[in-house]
Amino acid sequence: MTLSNISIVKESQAPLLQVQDVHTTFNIKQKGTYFWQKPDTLKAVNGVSFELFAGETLGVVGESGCGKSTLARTIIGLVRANAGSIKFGDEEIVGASKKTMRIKRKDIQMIFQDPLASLNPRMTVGDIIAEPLRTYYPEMKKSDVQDEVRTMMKKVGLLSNQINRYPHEFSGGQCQRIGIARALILKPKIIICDEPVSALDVSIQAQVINLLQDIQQEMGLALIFIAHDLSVIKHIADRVLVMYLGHAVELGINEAVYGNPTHPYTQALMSAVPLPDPIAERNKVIQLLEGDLPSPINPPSGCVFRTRCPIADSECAQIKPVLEGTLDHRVACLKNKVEL
Ligand SMILES: Nc1ncnc2c1ncn2[C@@H]1O[C@H](COP(=O)(O)OP(=O)(O)OP(=O)(O)O)[C@@H](O)[C@H]1O
Repeated sequence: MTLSNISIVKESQAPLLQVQDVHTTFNIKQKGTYFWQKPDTLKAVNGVSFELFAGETLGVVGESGCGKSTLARTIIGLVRANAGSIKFGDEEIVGASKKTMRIKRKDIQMIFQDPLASLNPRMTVGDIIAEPLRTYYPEMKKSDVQDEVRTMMKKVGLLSNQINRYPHEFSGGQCQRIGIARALILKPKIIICDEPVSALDVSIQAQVINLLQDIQQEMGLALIFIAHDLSVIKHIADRVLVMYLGHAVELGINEAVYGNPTHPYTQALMSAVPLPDPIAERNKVIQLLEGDLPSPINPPSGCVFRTRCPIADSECAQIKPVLEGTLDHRVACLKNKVEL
């Protein structure tokens, strides 16, 4: 999908996935507490909303611990949301029965960060890729399963004669291709890629990203692509969601978020992205974030970024900003707003 036609698509098309005010918390027992003491509540995802359209790539960025993986795991049903709504088409996923979740999981698959760790070392590559097919279609003939697996292996750039090998016999990049083949075998509509290339050598990263993009085009997939590397997101994403301490602070098309970052947190993040022009790169000012990331157990009142924000005032401690703006660009800030 090209960037320029995103708005047109958004106006004419219902979202494939609609995430509305989702909260996911974990109960944490601090060291040294007694068994009768109540656990603390860690707010990993704190009221996040966004939508995902068919065929698009939504990049999710934010510093470590801001809740990117928990958001992904909530969408796929690996952890339960405490509140909010996640609609896949017309179907509500939050609070859905195991049976409904099982059906939906066929359409939403995930690729994980550490390719080798995410593959069962005792299974052959063929069995790893075939496993989802066998689970969802137990009546499928063995030879048909094998054919599907071989086709998928070819599609992701693996040799089909490697079907009986074990994960440890493959490089990191090849293991990620196995993970991609496994995620694709059920022909899902959405793939959530959680830092899929950050454990790989730089030279291999581009190959895996290009593979994902080719497959996305061919199969019309929507991707949610989580990454630390802002240059990767700039390259791959149609739209970008910026998260801070469990909150969505900015959401917009790539051109808007990278070209006109508006939330002070996004501005600080984007100031670290290398510029192609060497003179501009030499002269640019990187905005360093001061202070530590607050604890998600006890987040600041009002705007969660205010304790590190260069433009926050007393109002920011009182009022919690929500995402506001246009379809193409929304920002959750009381001071910096998107021009309407
Ligand atoms: N299973 C869990 N139990 C308790 N706390 C958790 C659990 N999973 C995540 N957390 C906490 O939730 C918060 C968000 O973590 P999460 O892994 O979602 O962030 P992230 O943005 O994906 O970080 P990273 O980029 O380092 O993977 C963190 O404070 C983390 O310690």
